Amino acid sequence: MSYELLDRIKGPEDLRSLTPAQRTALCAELRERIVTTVLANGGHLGSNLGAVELTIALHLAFDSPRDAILFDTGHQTYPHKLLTGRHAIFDTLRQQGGLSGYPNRAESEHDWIENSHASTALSYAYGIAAGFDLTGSAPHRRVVAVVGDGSLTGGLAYEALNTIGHRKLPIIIVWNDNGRSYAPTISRLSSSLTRLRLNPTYMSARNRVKQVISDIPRVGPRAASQIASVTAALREAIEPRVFFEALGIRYAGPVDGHDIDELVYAFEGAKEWDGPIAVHVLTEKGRGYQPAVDDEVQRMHDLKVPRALTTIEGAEPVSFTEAFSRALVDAGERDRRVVAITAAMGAPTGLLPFQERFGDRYFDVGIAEAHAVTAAAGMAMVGLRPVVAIYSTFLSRAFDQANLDVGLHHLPVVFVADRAGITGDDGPSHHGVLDLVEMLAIPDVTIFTPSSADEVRIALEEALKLDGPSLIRFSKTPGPRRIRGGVGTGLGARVVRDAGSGLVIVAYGKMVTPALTAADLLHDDGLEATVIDPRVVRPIDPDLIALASSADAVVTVEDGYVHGGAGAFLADALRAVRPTIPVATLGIPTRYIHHGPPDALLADLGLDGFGIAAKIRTWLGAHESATPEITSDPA
Ligand SMILES: Cc1ncc(C[n+]2csc(CCOP(=O)(O)OP(=O)(O)O)c2C)c(N)n1
Ligand SMILES: CC(=O)[C@@H](O)[C@H](O)COP(=O)(O)O
Ligand SMILES: [Mg+2]
Repeated sequence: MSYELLDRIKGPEDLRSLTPAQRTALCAELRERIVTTVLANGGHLGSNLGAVELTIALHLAFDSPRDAILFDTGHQTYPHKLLTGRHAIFDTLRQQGGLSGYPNRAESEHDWIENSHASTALSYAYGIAAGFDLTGSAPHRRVVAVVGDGSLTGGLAYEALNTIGHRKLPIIIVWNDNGRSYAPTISRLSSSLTRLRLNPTYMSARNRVKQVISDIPRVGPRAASQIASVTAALREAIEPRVFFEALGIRYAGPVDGHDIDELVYAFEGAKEWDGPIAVHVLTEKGRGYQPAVDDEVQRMHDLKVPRALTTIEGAEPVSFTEAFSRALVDAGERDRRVVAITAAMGAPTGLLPFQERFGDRYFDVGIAEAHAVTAAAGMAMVGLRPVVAIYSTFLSRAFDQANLDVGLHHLPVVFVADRAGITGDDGPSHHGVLDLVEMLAIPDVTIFTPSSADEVRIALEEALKLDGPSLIRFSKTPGPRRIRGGVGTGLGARVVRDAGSGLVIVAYGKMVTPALTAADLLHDDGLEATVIDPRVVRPIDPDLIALASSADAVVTVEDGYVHGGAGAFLADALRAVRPTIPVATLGIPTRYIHHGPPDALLADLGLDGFGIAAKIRTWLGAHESATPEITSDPA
């Protein structure tokens, strides 16, 4: 398809010269460009297709970057990127070295928030608006926060709303309400409008009336727009208005989020309001591409199988999430106390089969990880066995709750951290590199790092036997069904390659596979390495301590921050037995890792088989003087 109009848009200022017909044509070009690129590269489809007209209207009504247009979560900014000069390189979306899938300040002056964690935009808006006010930039610099209905279920958003209204900061909140996070949004605020959103008769009749009025010569268009706004005001849904205005925030809407004229009219009106105002916009997620409208998660990700798995194991890699999903249903069958909790990520964490099978034992609390964890503590206090499925990176949102609501009370909550380690395409705010550091900082959490799909099942079974908290963490990229045909038992470590007590490699989780590759490469050099799958980070298997502490040298490998991680924890335990034991810990250096294919990023960090072997050769070659800790930072 030619992108005749998109090719002409070098920046938002080029939108102003477009006729209404050209704007409609531009929407079609944007949708075509987004669908084509996401189907090729992966990425977020539903949220971006739903934000096409909204983004055009934002850039017509406001003057970015003088005005700050903030996107919450940032997964819906492909139209914004295409309209702010990145159309020519949009094919590089989410590719290593290419465009990020989220705003990125190095890419454009129009981008602000790089963090892909939800519910932050209103707090940024509070800070930026306060800064504009104190530095004299206001009122000619406006602050606009685009927040989805899902993001509005996060606690941080409510904290911000409360203080925005209290301080009366002139922030324009654009509530992009499509009724969905991935699943339908868990929110009374949003559901009250479901009948309007889902009533095509209402919307088409409304549009027909508008068209008839618009056709009246001269006065028609403006009259139509004003009538639309009046009907919008008249038909208002009580709940949102009462909610926002009780907080001191004016409410306007709901507005048709696919009608550019109506949106611009609403934004122009909002600019006149002296204080904070919420413009409630109704959009359709996936608009214009039916598979995205129907798709449960509105994302098109194709998981790339890491090459290392096909060389070592040969078998078809298996999704850890899939293994967990099946094991959880079986656990639910065995024990009625087992309940599952998600923070708006039921599908991607594999909980939907549990929901279908056990209904009311499934809890989706919205994008509210802290609430999810403390609610789990409450459930455990009254005898349930809660399993909280939560991405590693999002678990950080609930560290305090894990520490003092679960850990302090020593409650049997099972944390299942999916997407642990380098996740790749979603970039620095999505890599799951902190969960081991965090959970090791909470006393008495039993930590499982399953290295294969079958070990995930065993880890869940063992975790549910415990009387205290536990973590099971596994990777986004698929893994082997079993490592060398075996699995461990209980909390014990497993020797997966036995070459005596010379060099011992202790590899956690998915890193067992590249560690075996490294051992084979070292064998070719005449150096034999024993490879151990500890299976459990804490408590450490006494047999592992005995074997490793008698080794000539020990190397640990993990897909997480090396400082304060699993390897450091083991090294401390070994040095307590043998203070001079040479131990090298390999892992992710404490820095932000850009986006790219996960196995390519791990290779860049020297954490694929070849890199691990190379680091070990270097270390052994000079380990008399080498520091006991090698980070994997190639820099
Ligand atoms: C703290 C946090 N938890 C979970 C997610 C995963 N996530 C990404 S987008 C999304 C749904 C967002 O819904 P909404 O804000 O309504 O935006 P929409 O996709 O509907 O445009 C979720 C839950 C996240 N990014 N951040
Ligand atoms: C933006 C966000 O937080 C999620 O949509 C994320 O992109 C999910 O990534 P997965 O593809 O790993 O589920
Ligand atoms: Mg939504």
